[in-house]
Parts: sequence; C-alpha cells; structure tokens
Amino acid sequence: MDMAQHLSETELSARILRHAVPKMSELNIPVTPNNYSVWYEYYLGINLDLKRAIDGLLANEVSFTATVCEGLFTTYIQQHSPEVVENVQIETQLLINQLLAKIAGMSHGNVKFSSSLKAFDKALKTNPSSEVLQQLVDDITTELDGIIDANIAMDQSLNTINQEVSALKSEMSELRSVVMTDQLTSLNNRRAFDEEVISHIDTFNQKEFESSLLVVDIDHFKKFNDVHGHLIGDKVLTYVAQALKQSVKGDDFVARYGGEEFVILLPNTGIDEAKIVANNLRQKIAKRNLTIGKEKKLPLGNITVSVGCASLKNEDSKDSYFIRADEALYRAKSAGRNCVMVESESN
Ligand SMILES: Nc1nc2c(ncn2[C@@H]2O[C@H](COP(=O)(O)OP(=O)(O)OP(=O)(O)O)[C@@H](O)[C@H]2O)c(=O)[nH]1
Repeated sequence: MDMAQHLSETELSARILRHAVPKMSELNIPVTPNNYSVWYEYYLGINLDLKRAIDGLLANEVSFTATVCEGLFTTYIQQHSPEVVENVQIETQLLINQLLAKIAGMSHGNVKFSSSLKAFDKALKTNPSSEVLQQLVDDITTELDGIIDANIAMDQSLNTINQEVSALKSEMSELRSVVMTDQLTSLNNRRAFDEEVISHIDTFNQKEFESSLLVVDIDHFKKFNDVHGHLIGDKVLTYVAQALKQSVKGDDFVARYGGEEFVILLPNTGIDEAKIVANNLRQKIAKRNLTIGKEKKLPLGNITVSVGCASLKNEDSKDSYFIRADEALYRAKSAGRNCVMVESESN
C-alpha cells in the first residue's frame, strides 16, 4: 500500500499512526522510536527496500524479535536517511507517549464505568428503594459525563497529535529532499537514482513496461579544471546538468551519478527511441560555444559528451542495468567521444 500518493499530509499522518501502532501491537513489537520509525516508513510506502524486506518477513511469518527490529532500523532507516533519524526519534517518542497516556486514561474510564454498570444491575435485582435507585442513576450519570469529557479530550489530543505528526512528516520530506539532491547541480543525486532504478525494476516486473538508461559523461572534462580551475569546472558541470534537464521530458529522471558523469532514466522508452534522445541531447550540447562570465566573457569552446544506452531486461538488477549502459559509454569514449553507443546485442 503506498499511502503517500493519494492523501493530504494530515490524513496521511493520521492514517499511518492508526495503521502502524495496531500492527506493531499485533506483532508484539514495542513502540520505541526506532521501531516506530521503521513502521512509519513502511506505511508511508516510499522506502521500497524497507517495504520489500518487511513484506518478505511477514510472508515468511518471521517473528519480529528485538534483533530483527534492530536490523530493519539499522539497514533501512539509519543508513538510508541518517539525517532524519535523530529528529524523528525525539519527536516520535513524545507523540507516542502522549497518545499512549491518553489511551490508557480512556480505557481506565471505561473499566470503571463498566463496573458501575454491573453494580447498578446487581442493585436493581435487590428491589432498591427509590432513594438508592436515584443515587445509582446519579453515580452512573456522573461517570458517563466523565467519559464524554474524556472522549472530547481524547479527540482534541488526537487532533493535536495528528497535526504534530503532520509537521514532522513535512520536516522529514524536506530533509529527504536534501538527502536526495546533488548540492552543486541541484539534480537528483546517486541515492535518488538508485531508488528510481529500483522502482523501474519493480514496475517492469509487475506490468508491461519499457525503461531505458543513458549514462552521459563530459569529454575531457579534466582539461576544464586544469586550464581554468576547479570553480570554472563546477560551472561547466552545472551548465551540462541544466542542458540535460532541458533536453528531456517531464517524466524522465536526470541525476548526477558522480564526478562528471550523469544518468538519465527514460520510462516507457525503448532502446531505439533512447538512442534518438541521446543523440539529440549530445548535439544540443556540442552545438553551443560556451562562454562564462557576464561582462568579461571567458570562452570555453565546445563542450561535448559521450553517451552509453541500455534498456531494462528480465532479471536485471540495479547494478547489471547500469553496467550495460556504462560499458556502452566506455565504447563511445574509445570510438573517439562525442558520440552515442548502445549496449551490444549479445548482452
Ligand atoms: N570541478 C569539478 N571537477 C570534478 C568534480 N568531480 C570530478 N571532477 C573532475 O573530473 C575529472 C574527470 O577526469 P577524467 O576521469 O580523467 O575524465 P575526462 O577528463 O572527462 O576524460 P574522458 O572522460 O575520458 O573524456 C577529474 O579531474 C576530477 O577531478 C566536481 O564536482 N567539480
């Protein structure tokens, strides 16, 4: 279930809270901040590795022992979003404590009421005087009023908690976006790319779906750094990043893989079409005579890129998919650069 897609922030937080706490109790998982972070992300549905791992454990009826819970937290939360964890831990603990205290208060009120009802029932069977009866009715009414008040207070607390969880959730998504963004170019970074590839592979396994991958590398990039300095090198990287972003459609996913290497995932695109996209962007970049600086223009000449293309196949993993496109890129470099190569037919 991917809740994140259809609901408003407040609804989403409330829904996750309502699913996560009962599920944890059903599985005998203590509601600690670490465990809650795991189940929060599980019901949020966008941490695909975590979701797959938990679904596997549930399908195999593995017991969620302290060690299993700790393993899930360390592998899929702490390493995945380390910046998020500390914040979430403190705030989640506070929220859960508040919630549990309220729930405990409510059930205490209900137990008391139910024993008053039993006493009332028993007294009725003994033919009580009208004074005694009146006293019993008064007692019950007082307790009922108490329960109604507690219900109202509970509703208010839940609203407050929902709002706080919602604020926490948007803080989390802001942090997530920082963690997923390349600071120099503002493109998606490698971590975001890894998640996107996994989602392409999932979609591919579930329905008819084509996906192609371009690996784009700036030719002789080192010379920009050597001749003009690192800062100009950075500007060239930013320029190419923007050019790539502007050369593709909205659904296409552009990321900086590292150094002067970029990746573009093209959903619903076969290899022939991917090759056309690759050649278009290559030509667009090569055509421009780049200068840097507004008043004193520094000529940098033509920048060219080499591109390797692959398309997703059965049994592909994130790594095998990337490696095929990267090998094609290597052949483009060997063939003289400023060209596009497609994965070899034998692969
Ligand atoms: N300015 C800048 N340079 C970087 C950054 N990341 C990597 N580099 C540089 O990119 C250069 C890559 O050089 P090479 O791997 O030799 O590749 P190349 O010069 O592009 O040559 P080919 O790929 O073979 O065409 C190295 O000098 C790195 O220091 C960065 O963030 N900023």
